[in-house]
Amino acid sequence: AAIPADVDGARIVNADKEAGNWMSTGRTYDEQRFSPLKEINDGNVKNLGLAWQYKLDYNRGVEATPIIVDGVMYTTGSFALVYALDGATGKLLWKFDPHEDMTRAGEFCCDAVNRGVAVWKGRVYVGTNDGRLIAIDARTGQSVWQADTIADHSRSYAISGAPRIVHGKVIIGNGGAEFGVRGYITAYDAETGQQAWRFYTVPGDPTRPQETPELQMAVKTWTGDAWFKQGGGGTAWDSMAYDPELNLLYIGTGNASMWNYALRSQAKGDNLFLSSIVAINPDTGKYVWHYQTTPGDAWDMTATQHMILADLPIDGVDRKVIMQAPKNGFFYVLDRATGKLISAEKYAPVNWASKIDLKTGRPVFTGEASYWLKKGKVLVRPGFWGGHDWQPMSYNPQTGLVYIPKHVFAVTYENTPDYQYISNKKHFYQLGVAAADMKDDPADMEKWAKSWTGALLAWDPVKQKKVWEVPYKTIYNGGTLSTAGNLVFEGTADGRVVAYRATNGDKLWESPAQSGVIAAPVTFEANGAQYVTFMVGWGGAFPTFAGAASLDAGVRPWAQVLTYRLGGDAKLAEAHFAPLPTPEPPAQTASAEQITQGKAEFNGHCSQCHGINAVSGGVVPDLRRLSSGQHQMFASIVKGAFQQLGMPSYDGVLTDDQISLIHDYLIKRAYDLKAETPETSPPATN
Ligand SMILES: O=C(O)c1cc(C(=O)O)c2c(n1)C(=O)C(=O)c1cc(C(=O)O)[nH]c1-2
Ligand SMILES: [Ca+2]
Repeated sequence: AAIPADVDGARIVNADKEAGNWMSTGRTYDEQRFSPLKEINDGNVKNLGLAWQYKLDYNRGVEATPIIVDGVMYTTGSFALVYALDGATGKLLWKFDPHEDMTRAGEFCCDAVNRGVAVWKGRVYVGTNDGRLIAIDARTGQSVWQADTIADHSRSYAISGAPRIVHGKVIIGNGGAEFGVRGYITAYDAETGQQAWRFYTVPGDPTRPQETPELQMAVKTWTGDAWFKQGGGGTAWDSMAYDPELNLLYIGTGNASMWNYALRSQAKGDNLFLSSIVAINPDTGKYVWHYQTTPGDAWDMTATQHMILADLPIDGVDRKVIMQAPKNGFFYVLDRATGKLISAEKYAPVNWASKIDLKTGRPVFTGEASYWLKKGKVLVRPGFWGGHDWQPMSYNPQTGLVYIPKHVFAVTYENTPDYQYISNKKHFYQLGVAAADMKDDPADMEKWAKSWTGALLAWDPVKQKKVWEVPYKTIYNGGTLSTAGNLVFEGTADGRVVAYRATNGDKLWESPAQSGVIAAPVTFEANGAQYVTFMVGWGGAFPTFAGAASLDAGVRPWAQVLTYRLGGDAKLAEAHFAPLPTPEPPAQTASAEQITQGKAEFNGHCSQCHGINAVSGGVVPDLRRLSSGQHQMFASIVKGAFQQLGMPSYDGVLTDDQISLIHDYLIKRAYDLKAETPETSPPATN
């Protein structure tokens, strides 16, 4: 029998010759996420119906882009579970559980998410949240090798992104810049798992010679050594693209460790290669060029967002470009051979810069968002989830438009000049800045929630302007898929899967998804018919950290694969949400002052997963709803009793006094919840 997932570089380069497959994350190395398939088109998409539904194991954030080769789908759920499914029927062929180390579940910033696999010559490759890269036999579902990608286990490194494979090398970056790490990206031999090269995105110890000439150059753009103690950041946690003709691999790098520019680098220098697009040779890992989108980033304005390669007619000349809508709110078009800026315009509301100077290629800072120079709360637009986060865009060469899951998003940042960095404290955000303070008052929370909205934005990258836009209620809608059927497909935060006409944004089809959709859909052929697949599952950074705002989406986590075809008539099985009890809290014995202290401790140590002010978006337990038994064993839970269930141990991290203050605050919040009106509570179970 033929070898399953027998994909190599030639097949990916010639992907248009077998458009029924989706063989790498962005379908093609240029990551356009455009499919030439058009059996489903703007004339008949109204007849799209469910072909099959597959329930995933964990009801947490689902972010994978499925890979489909010769009728078999390879996809992932939370905690990097890998599923091989029959593309036509959804029947499970095999499942691979990497058995992640649950005790490390507090060491990834934004839920136990995974953005999917890569395939190569009969194998499937996945990165795990605990930092392993695993090769799996595509026929048996058994692991062949695994590599530990973590350079320093005293730090909280993780993996959330999908690997890419070029010339037989599996390339993967890491997450962790919020905790304090030094970013890098590594290539492994696909056959053996041997490390081929590692590219550090920020310099190492400034008192010693750097590993490479480009880091020798980069280290001059940092000041002092606080940044080095904290790691520097610049994690390449998501996007890559590859140009086979130029033989250049493009990586997007992230924010600094720590965010606070004054504390980390005395508010001096560009701090290379933070928030940059870096072109490297995929065979050697050697630097070729870089373009920094946010010099001296102080806000988590990463350039890890999706990058698309295309040939665009600019001033009458076809240019080879790379396009990105990073968090900072500007849409960039660069020459991808040289890294030279061609154009950049605002695609979302921005207050930190007035424009990007085309002569220098640098932003013109307004100073409005420079919180390290100010007292009190400073509004930053866009805030840390950006004008656009990791959710993939798509580019349709027929309409010439890029389809962006856009955010309208601003938060306050406040300088904390007395902040002390605590060396090597794991699973503990160390930003050096107080971000997004929401009041406990439900009305105040609602105000925040209402000000954070989203849209599907169709953007002309040549004219650098909006062509049409479909508004959404909240941020964190799904990635997009474009097809030659003049369609754009997108799932929404509020639990729908939708098809729009690519030319004008008319909504042509929609169906319920039972949960929020953040992943990007794909399309493929099986048995001669075209299918469209949506990975469904509410989670990721938004509902975990800002539960209060995410409740506005009106969804709860329910993870599944939904696949559609014309005339599909499968019946959508019901979702079964666990009940949300409001048990009687224990008596409140703490003083108002203790509760205030408890709030600060909670938001400092727990809000990253359990939500600011303990309002859960439903992904992990709502701590306002603890049972009396859980209240009784509260301290032991915090010290590790539920480690194997994913609740990290804070033994030795939090003192008994701190734990007790946090408990006081949660008891207060449990009473608040009981007193709240039904409108501000999560959606009822169905
Ligand atoms: O700096 C980092 O290392 C890092 C990692 C990740 C991640 O690995 O998912 C995210 C972010 N940052 C981040 O800033 C962010 O907004 C984000 C959203 C998500 C998500 O999956 O919803 N992950 C991440
Ligand atoms: Ca980040």
